[in-house]
Amino acid sequence: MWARDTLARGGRDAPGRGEFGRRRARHWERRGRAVGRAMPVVMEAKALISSTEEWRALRSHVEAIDKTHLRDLIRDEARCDALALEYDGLYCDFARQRVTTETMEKLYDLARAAGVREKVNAMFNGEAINSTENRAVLHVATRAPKDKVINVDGRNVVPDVHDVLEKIKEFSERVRNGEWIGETGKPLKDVVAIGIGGSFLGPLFVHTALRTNPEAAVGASGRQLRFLANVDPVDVARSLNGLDPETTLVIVVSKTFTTAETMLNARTVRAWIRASLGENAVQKHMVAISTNLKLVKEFGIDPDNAFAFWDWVGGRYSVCSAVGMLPLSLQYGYDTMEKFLEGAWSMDQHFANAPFEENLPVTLGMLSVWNVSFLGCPARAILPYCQALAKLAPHIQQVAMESNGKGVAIDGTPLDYDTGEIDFGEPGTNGQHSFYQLIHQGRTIPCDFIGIVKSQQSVYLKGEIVSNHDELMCNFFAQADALAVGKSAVELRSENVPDALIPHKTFSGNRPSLSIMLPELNAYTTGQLLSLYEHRVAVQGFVWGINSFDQWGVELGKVLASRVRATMNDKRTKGETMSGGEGYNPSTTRLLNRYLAGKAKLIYPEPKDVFPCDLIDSDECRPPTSYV
Ligand SMILES: O=P(O)(O)OC[C@H]1O[C@H](O)[C@H](O)[C@@H](O)[C@@H]1O
Repeated sequence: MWARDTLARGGRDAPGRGEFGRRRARHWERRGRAVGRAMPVVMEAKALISSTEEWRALRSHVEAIDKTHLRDLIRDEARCDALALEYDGLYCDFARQRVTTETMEKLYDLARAAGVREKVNAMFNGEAINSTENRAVLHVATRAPKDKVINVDGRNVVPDVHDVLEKIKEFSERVRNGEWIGETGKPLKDVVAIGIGGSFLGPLFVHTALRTNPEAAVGASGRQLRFLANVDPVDVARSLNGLDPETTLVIVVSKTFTTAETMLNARTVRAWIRASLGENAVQKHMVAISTNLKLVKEFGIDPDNAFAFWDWVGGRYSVCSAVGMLPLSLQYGYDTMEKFLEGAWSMDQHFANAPFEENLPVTLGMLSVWNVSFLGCPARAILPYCQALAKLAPHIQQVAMESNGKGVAIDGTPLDYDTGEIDFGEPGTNGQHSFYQLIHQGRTIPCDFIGIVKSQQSVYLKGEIVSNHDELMCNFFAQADALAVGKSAVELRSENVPDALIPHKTFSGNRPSLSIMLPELNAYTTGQLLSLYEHRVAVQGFVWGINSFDQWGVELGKVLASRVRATMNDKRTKGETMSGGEGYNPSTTRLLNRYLAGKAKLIYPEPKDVFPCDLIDSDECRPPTSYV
């Protein structure tokens, strides 16, 4: 399908043209031989999107937009009407983007030229669109209803998804109702989920969103869910602090079951369990979530206590698989989490079927393409006016930056435009008292304001003119307009601001944002929001012509860390310091020597294989000193 697109498009980098094309073809031929597979059809050399008429039309259009100001655009009622969308209760107003209706038409044309519709279909149809790993990209299947058919290599995967969901439901209910008990006969009321990256950030986002939801909180009564991600022993200490192994269930979450940080943390916590409850306790106190059930067994976890997922679910897209569903069902109950899946699936359906002009993920994705590639914005701020969405930005940071932080097209062609943006954020109003200065008067950073109509924890004090939540939301409305409209020198003068201060107090305005509003924050709407962001990121990648579903950029650091690990062990065992000529540059050699010398003063003669849980006895977590 993409090969056909390419042929239709032609242009500078048309298939097989020039030395570039020949080099790419040779590369993929070699790679195909190496992995014993045919070259995937999507890897055919093709033109960059920047060589299309539609891209050029947008480039020229920037000049027209540069002559406008949001202060004026926002007053146009017809434009405001046109620049808002709603689906299934989720409302999005993008009238504060630096666009006109003409810009939007051009952006949708670009989406069509990039084959977004075909690429979305290919994703939902289970084609191997993650071409560098030759994998399907089917996180949508993890929330598909039972009667859906989604094939991977000619096999319907939906029954597999529901088998695992059934197992999660059964297991979580047994743990929650005390039928599944620990080694000493006590019910397991606390859960520690060990995992990093995609095996952590998505579940943490959803957990944070539901903690203060009154309905979900009832289901979580008397239970605790904690996450252990960082390999820093301080994180181990913090996550085990105050927990009793007798009443704790540990979930090791790792797609590959090889991630160094997760596996060391898993061994550490296994030592903690074994030290107090004996060798056999692992069977009752540790379960796993992975695609690699062989390694789960080798680790010592009973395969019956393993919850599978599949290589067609990317780590950062895995929160709706067992990765999120197991820990969150244990905490809130399966029925609540089922609503989360329903919300995500609702947005999936909208994404797959709605025309581009009505399609929320497509529209938001195209606006981000516009801001990054045409208006030169380096970042995107995610600003929920809702404390329960505090972990949305860290999750989207991985989803978006690991997906779209790429420098070459899907066929290896270097890009001649920027992709990806730096995603960051903080709930309002905390962000206002921190980094908003830069957003108002420094760099132009498009903002996503996210507001909720009904607070999870409403407070209305006698005598106050608005409720506490109203107060928060007043800022949601005000900030978006302050960014768009700004404040001119003329206005300041009319307010008698001294001349010397006028340049400092002037707000240029014309800073883009969009406003998303949800009726309330519950499991269902959290699912909608998750899916909206996931698909928006995919749309951006589809347009930029990159592979949003691999992450080779994180590999090199891991490889170098392994080498350092071997060197560290070698030098310490031999009691040597590092000299030059060992393959490290002088700076790293000096840094390592300084570290080893400092550590030599601290090291215990015999490393212990039991985690010192006696140290984890207060809120003031002390690092476990017997592990250095
Ligand atoms: O789930 P795991 O296999 O342990 O992987 C955890 C993380 O590892 C790497 O950092 C990848 O870049 C992430 O995408 C992944 O989420």
